[in-house]
Amino acid sequence: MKKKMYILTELLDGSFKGPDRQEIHSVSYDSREIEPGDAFICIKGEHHDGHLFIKQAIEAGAQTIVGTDKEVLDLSAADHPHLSFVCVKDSRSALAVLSSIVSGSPSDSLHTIGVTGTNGKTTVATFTHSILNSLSFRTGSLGTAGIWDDQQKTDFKQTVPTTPEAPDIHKVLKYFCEKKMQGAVIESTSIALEQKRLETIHFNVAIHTNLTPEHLEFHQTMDAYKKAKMKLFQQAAQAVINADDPLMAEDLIQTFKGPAITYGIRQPADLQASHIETTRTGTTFVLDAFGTKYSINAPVFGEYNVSNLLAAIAACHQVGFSIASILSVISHIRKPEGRFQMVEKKVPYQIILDYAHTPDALAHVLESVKQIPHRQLIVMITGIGLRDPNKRPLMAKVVESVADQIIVSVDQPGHADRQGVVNDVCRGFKQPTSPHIYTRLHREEGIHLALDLAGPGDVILLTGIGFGGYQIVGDKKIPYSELEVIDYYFEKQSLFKKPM
Ligand SMILES: CC(=O)N[C@H]1[C@@H](OP(=O)(O)OP(=O)(O)OC[C@H]2O[C@@H](n3ccc(=O)[nH]c3=O)[C@H](O)[C@@H]2O)O[C@H](CO)[C@@H](O)[C@@H]1O[C@H](C)C(=O)N[C@@H](C)C(=O)N[C@H](CCC(=O)O)C(=O)O
Ligand SMILES: Nc1ncnc2c1ncn2[C@@H]1O[C@H](COP(=O)(O)OP(=O)(O)OP(=O)(O)O)[C@@H](O)[C@H]1O
Repeated sequence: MKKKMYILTELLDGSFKGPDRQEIHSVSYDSREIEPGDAFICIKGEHHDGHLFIKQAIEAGAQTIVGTDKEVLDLSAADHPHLSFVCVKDSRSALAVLSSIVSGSPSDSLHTIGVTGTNGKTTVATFTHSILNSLSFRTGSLGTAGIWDDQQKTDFKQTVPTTPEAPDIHKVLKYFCEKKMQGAVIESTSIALEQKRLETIHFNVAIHTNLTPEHLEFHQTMDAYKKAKMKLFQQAAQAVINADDPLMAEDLIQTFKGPAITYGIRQPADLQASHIETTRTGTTFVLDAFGTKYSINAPVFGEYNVSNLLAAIAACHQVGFSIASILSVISHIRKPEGRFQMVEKKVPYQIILDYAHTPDALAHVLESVKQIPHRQLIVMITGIGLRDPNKRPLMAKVVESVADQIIVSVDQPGHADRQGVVNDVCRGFKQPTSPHIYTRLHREEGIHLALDLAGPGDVILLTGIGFGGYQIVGDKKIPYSELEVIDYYFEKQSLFKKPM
């Protein structure tokens, strides 16, 4: 491989020790991942200070060390005069800059579309990815549903739940460029925006879905959460804004400088849906796009998914496609796994999986599930060990008057006490001792109970973060598959029924 020298003083602002030119093969924020010729960026994290691992990084072959602690950097520099040390104001910013440069600034050669919002990012990203590829605009995507090229999910390792760290983002974008892709859809979480993972990307389009309380364990206040999301629009040329969102739409409309398209169901908007009706195969509605009306029949369920579809249509229009051509491909749009996913089983009741793990998402999915004719509605909700505990009782509040049978369980416990999480959720019920409320400490047990309770004509809705392929228990990622848990239930049943 051709070696590439970088003039560090041209790339970073800061004080320098050692050679100002350095070869950089790759960039990493983790000393355990360093290979010879890499740059190591010291991040002060929740548990460790990356500066403590400089020695380990140098032993592994790091040639460039970037951090914010001048004293520590100067001490190491004195011992390693042939290595480069840079003291910067902000390590995460330096991580983004170097990661992009070392990968050849791939985002400059791609049409980039960022999606932010509390709920709907994965769905909007998947719809946008699907429409653009159907229109032969070869596009990849990065987000909770994994890293996709234009055809399929790739093998890229995902070390962060949704928006990868800067070095990984740029490696993926470089790969997209090598595969001659034209676009990339990037789910842009508030945490990633706050941690500057996306800092160097000039987005062609930024999409807003909505803002409701979430991740307050990280941002602390709604204002800080909103500010983090607004950052995406400060680095974008065009915007797609959800006019129905009371918390962020007005600010975006007022402050966004470039061309913007609004979409909505309740408020007047450039793309507006009305006459929404659920059918057996999806939803029909009337789309008014810039004054022209279209009759739409889309294979998606739930009013909020109509909203998500409008966001994707608006973004694809901003990429350059006409509304008519976009509408010509939506009849076979791809939907993300675990979002209003109907499980195919030969049983006289219906099983739906949904990722709803915020009170707002749960309210929306319940509203849509209620439209399906049913006898009993059996709903499993969960408290998430790793997330804001204040959200837990709100999940109970949302479901109590809607479902006939409610099961409360635990998702992604991390280090949280399972019983404590369940108790937190149950505090939200008006009648926690109701015989229709059950608690199970493990998600698998909750699912099996829901299936035990189901009879002909019932609908089971299993909500929570059961679809990422793992559960975080303590510090460990334990492989987990929702479909396997369901399959196991039916396998057990068929064994039980077999004649001896
Ligand atoms: C809570 C949080 O912000 N975690 C992030 C944080 O980890 P941390 O603060 O625990 O790091 P730390 O263990 O204190 O270590 C500090 C630094 O020392 C380094 N280190 C550590 C040990 C060692 O031996 N050598 C070494 O170099 C670490 O790599 C790190 O750079 O810094 C790491 C490095 O930047 C991140 O990868 C990590 O994201 C983890 C993977 C994560 O799960 N983040 C979640 C909260 C997240 O980002 N979620 C959002 C939103 C998801 C959603 O909306 O659903 C997302 O975009 O996925
Ligand atoms: N536009 C929307 N408004 C409200 N709720 C929604 C919307 N879109 C999806 N949801 C609900 O939120 C759940 C998660 O959807 P999706 O995965 O698309 O959101 P997300 O923002 O990517 O979430 P995460 O970042 O946690 O992956 C869905 O299963 C559904 O219950």
